[in-house]
Amino acid sequence: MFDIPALDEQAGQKVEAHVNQLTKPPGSLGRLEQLVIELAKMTGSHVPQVTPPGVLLFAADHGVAKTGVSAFPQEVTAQMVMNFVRGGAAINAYSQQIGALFAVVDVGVASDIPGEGVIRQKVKYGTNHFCEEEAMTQEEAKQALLVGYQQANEMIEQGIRCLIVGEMGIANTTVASAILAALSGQKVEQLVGKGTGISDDRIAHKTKVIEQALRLHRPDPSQPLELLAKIGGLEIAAMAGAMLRAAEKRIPILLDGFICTTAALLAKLFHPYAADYMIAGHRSQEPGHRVALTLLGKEPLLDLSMRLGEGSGAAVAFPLLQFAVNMLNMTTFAEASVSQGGEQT
Ligand SMILES: O=C(O)c1ccc[n+]([C@@H]2O[C@H](COP(=O)([O-])O)[C@@H](O)[C@H]2O)c1
Ligand SMILES: Cc1cc2nc[nH]c2cc1C
Repeated sequence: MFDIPALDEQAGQKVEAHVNQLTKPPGSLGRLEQLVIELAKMTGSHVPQVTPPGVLLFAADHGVAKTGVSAFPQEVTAQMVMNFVRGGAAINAYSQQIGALFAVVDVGVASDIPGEGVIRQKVKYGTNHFCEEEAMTQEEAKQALLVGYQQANEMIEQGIRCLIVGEMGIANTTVASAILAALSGQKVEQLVGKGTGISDDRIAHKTKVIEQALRLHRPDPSQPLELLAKIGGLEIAAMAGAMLRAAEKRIPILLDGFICTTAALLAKLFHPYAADYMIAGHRSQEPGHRVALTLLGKEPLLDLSMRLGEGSGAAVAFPLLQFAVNMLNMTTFAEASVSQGGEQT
């Protein structure tokens, strides 16, 4: 279904050799050296570019919100979408700072969003409550995946060179925890956290709700579409679709927090090469994020104790990608007539 090219190892080798000629002790720019080599392999270019970045934010609601698993009521999803449209959220401030193209997509908010500025691609007015029935049909899961795929394609056509995929959805840490429990086989209690800020008692309730859904549906961890239909997440499906399109087009994907990384694991199930195009921006405070990153095989660039979502952690990490590629503006030892050291490390 998806057509993702293998990494360009040759471009990586060429950039690695060049980086070793730059006027610095070999390896002294640390992880930034690995990053520019990874970006060369992803883009297939000896001079990888990451600007302008694009921030694509998917919003949706979750039937399970009615059981009180979040610190906030469901209507906050729609209210925050309005805030994104007006430019008042953290991701707006940070998108502007990093010069990103920005778009908000309603893929499944439970109410209609008035006015201009939101991309209307609603598949369903929120998912069903997954303790009672399947969150959505497989057809709906596929539609949401395609919304993400198409929106990423549009942004790529507008010229973005790096994709940040954000989300907004009250109760989506419950949904992401359920998906991650199914994918990792780990105990729910080891994955759940406070999300938007619930008490320990409420975390115990959230754990029980997730365990109940998993007992009811017994999702097969090798079937991503079925898994999405059973335990859901319209925005999570759209995020996975967006990542798959970016990987097809060799556009590096900078991952955000817990929900985003869970979507990344699903994208990898749809196509194993998808993860080759991903860089983990930060480690969120949500306990499951550590597990999700390990499962994906990624070490995050930052750990700032953030737990906001929206793509904010990825936006904060983005300048590090610029630092990595700007290394290639340096001169070589030969060009600068600087003597090279003799030690081998
Ligand atoms: O990205 C994260 O790691 C993250 C961690 C905790 C909360 N969030 C955001 O908070 C919302 C979900 O939290 P909750 O408590 O409603 O499940 C959703 O809109 C996410 O964007 C995001
Ligand atoms: C205010 C608010 C902003 C958010 N941004 C992402 N998730 C969020 C959840 C809440 C509650």
